[in-house]
This record gives sequence, C-alpha cells and structure tokens, in this order.
Amino acid sequence: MTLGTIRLQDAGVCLNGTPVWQHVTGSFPPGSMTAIAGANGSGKSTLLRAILGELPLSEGQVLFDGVGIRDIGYLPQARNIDRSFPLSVTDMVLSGAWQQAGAFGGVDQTVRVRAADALRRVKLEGQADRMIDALSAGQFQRLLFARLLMTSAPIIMLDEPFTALDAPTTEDLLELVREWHAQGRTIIVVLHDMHQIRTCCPHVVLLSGGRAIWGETASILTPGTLQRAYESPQGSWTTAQP
Ligand SMILES: Nc1ncnc2c1ncn2[C@@H]1O[C@H](COP(=O)(O)OP(=O)(O)OP(=O)(O)O)[C@@H](O)[C@H]1O
Repeated sequence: MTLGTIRLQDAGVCLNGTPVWQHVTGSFPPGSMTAIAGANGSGKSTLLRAILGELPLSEGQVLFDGVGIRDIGYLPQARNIDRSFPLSVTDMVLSGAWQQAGAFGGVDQTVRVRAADALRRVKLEGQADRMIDALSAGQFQRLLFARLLMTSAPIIMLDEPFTALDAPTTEDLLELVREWHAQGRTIIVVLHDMHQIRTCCPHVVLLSGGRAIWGETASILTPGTLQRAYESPQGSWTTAQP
C-alpha cells in the first residue's frame, strides 16, 4: 500500500442490526480525488463516518498507511451541525485551527490573520462578528469551507458540500476543492450531481444495494449502472475493483 493511502478491506457497517453496506474493498491513494455516489440512504455518509472511526465496522478493516484520522479534514453535512450553539463566525473558523492552538486553547495573532484570510477567501469578510445562526445556508456552507482552509490536512473529506447552493457559490467552493486537489491532497467527496462527478472526480465509489462499485468514473457511471443504482437501490451488486 502506497504511503498516504486509506484502504478498506472487505469492510462492512451495520446500524441497528441492519447492514448498510458489506464486503467493500478499495483504496484512496494519496492525491486521488474520489466521489462517493449512490441513492439516498445507500450509505455514503456512513462510509465517511466509518473512515473517521465514528462508526464501528461490523466486518473487515479500514487501513491507514502513514496517515491517520488526525490527517483528515472533514466537512460534515451542514444539516447535521447544531447552529444554535452561541458561536461567532470568527470563532467557528478558529475552531478549524485546533492543531495550531496553544496548550490551553490560546490562539495567536498569526492564526487570527489566517482566519481573516480564510473568511476573505470565501467572501465572508463582512460577516466575521455575526453569530453562526444568523447566516443563510449558503453563507454557512462558505463558513464550513473557511474552517477547512485553516487545516493543512493531507486528506479532505466532504459530505454533500454543494447541496442547496446557488451556481456562483458552488463554483467558488468547487474552485477551492480543485485547489486542494492540485496541491496533492486526497479528496473524498459525497456528491449527487453526476455532471460534477464526471468533470471533477477521476474515481468514484458507487453504493447501491449494500455493495460498492469502485473505480474509474468513466467506466463505472454508465447508463446501466446508474439506472440500477438509482432506480433499484435495493438491487444486488458485487464489489468491483478495476
Ligand atoms: N444512527 C442511525 N441508526 C440507524 N440507522 C441509521 C443511522 N444513521 C443512518 N442510518 C441508516 O443507514 C443508512 C445509510 O444512511 P446514510 O446517511 O449513510 O445514507 P446516505 O447515502 O448518506 O443518504 P443521503 O443521500 O440521504 O444523505 C440509511 O438507511 C439510514 O436510515
């Protein structure tokens, strides 16, 4: 396994005694960009959370070669974040820099400057002092990206980062993802938009019926596989690796 690779080996997750997916085998090599696709409920978020160690595997393994969970920058689905917590926009961005914070959570001036830069990068510089519950959905999504900009994690995982965003916001944030990829970081991103997957992600993991098809996007996203995945999500698949 190449240094920096994350590999799933015959992995499976059960929730409430029901398998979400099983027998999943495949690798995220360093510097790769992989979309996680599949119908609602097929287990895309579950896959990210299993890699993060938030959900135990019922079978198999997630193997890290020379990297660990601390090397992952994670952007969860915005709807899963409690925005009633009294936090300012700046504090939220600073929370992305916990690795640079002092022993007692102190944040030095350099980190504050980087936070201001991150807010500028996502066009939120005028919102720095607002509370996070006052932001629109699109503004909050930009904020989550600003928080990710504070990390230097070599692996970035994003769960539906562009859902419910307008086209200009999507394009701005997509540009950030492209930059991270161009810097050699590993990108793992849950996407529903097939055009985005085809144009941005050379590799895909297509989840359906409790199995995964894993490989090059062009060879996997055929009309036939998509029809089976999205019209018969309970159908049966075998895990495939090119
Ligand atoms: N905490 C939980 N307890 C039990 N079942 C769960 C739990 N969380 C998710 N599930 C179930 O696991 C399955 C996979 O959920 P998951 O959220 O991973 O799907 P998804 O592909 O990300 O869906 P979506 O596209 O709707 O976000 C679903 O059937 C869901 O109902």
